[in-house]
Amino acid sequence: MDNESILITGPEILDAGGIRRGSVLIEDNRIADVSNTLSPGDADTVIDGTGKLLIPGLVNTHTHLSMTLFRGIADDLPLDRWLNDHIWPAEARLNGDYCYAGALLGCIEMIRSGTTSFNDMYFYMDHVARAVEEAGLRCVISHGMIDLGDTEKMTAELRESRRIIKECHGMADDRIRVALGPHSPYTCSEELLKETAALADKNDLMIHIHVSETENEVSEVSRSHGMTPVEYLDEVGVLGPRTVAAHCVWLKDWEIDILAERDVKVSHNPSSNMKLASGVSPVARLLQRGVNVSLGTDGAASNNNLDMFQEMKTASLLQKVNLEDPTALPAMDVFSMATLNGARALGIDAGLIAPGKLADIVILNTRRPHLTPWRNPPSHTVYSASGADVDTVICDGRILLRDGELEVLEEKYVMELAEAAAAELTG
Ligand SMILES: O=c1[nH]cnc2c1ncn2[C@@H]1O[C@H](CO)[C@@H](O)[C@H]1O
Ligand SMILES: [Zn+2]
Repeated sequence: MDNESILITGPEILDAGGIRRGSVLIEDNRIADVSNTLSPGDADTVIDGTGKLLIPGLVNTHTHLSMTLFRGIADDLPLDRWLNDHIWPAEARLNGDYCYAGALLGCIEMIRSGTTSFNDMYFYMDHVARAVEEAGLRCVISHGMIDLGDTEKMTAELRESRRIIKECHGMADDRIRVALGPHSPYTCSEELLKETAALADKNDLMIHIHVSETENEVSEVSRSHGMTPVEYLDEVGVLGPRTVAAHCVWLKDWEIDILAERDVKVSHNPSSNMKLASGVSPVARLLQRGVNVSLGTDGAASNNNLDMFQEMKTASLLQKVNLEDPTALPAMDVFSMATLNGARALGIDAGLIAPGKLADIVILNTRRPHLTPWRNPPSHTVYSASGADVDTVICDGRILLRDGELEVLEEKYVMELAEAAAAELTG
């Protein structure tokens, strides 16, 4: 199905390795060649890349995709009230069809704004997987497990995780992989966290978890366990190189050391942290310490969109103002976080434009007023561009968006489906 070749002629290429010019040849689902000597006769499909910027597909390492349905329902609140009074009651009414509709909508939003891979924790994940399969994107998905200390609930959550692993791990030519998703140290029992760690070890699975998002969480975990969240999660065996820890806002210096030693992959979510006023993650210090920090939008109800271009800019500006240092988190660093670091976090052989890498590619139209004069690709990409500048998207060697037109899914139908689902859910 996907074993055609695609040649993109003459774009500028930007990846974590820097900027250069060259044509890119895709064969099957991988990049076959990057050079200045490729000619259009070499490929089945030719895309004219002149006046365009070609970058690796962006990687969103913390999402709750189906929450697109809750966009705008409970703004301007702190995390505990947002979850307890609004989001959790609304989520109690979810079903597989709603999650499918919200996930389809989220996939279209991500494709249109240049994201090709993401790390999703939510509910009814078999329905989410079906949406992702149809959209042609790549993802890691996990059932978000919450037991609040209830043993029966714990058993049910683990059973659901096992079911999703069995049904969805490796789906869609391995574009979809399944991880374990214990929600957080304050919503999961110690036993659930330990069971999760054992299951992940036994089956070589990733773990996706919220960590040290708010100051409240740190006090709560310290009170219950006599340890900070990172110390506690390390103690129960949840921290390792296959763990993606979202947020990581409130960290003591020694917790940064633990994250570095365990090679935990941190997902930084600046928009969500700013909107819920959770705090500022010490991203510059994490990076200095050698921690792999990537970027995530979090759900659309706490962001309120899935545009990774906005997330890059916000990440950079937030570090600068917080440290009162304009040199903090420069464009190239934040661009690497959104591409190569994201791919590393999810164990995906992409994030660079080089032969052998998976063909997850985004092409931007640079001939726009707000990108003119076109002179500094990393700067323009991070500080001036937005998801709306994305022209063409290729994932796993398949064109999903071409010249602004979706080649997958029926956008109008999906928007109607999502409107109807949201109306039923939230009235
Ligand atoms: O920023 C956040 N912090 C904590 N929980 C969150 C956040 N965003 C979404 N959820 C919640 O996590 C669960 C995913 O399975 C859902 O209940 C979702 O509402
Ligand atoms: Zn989250």
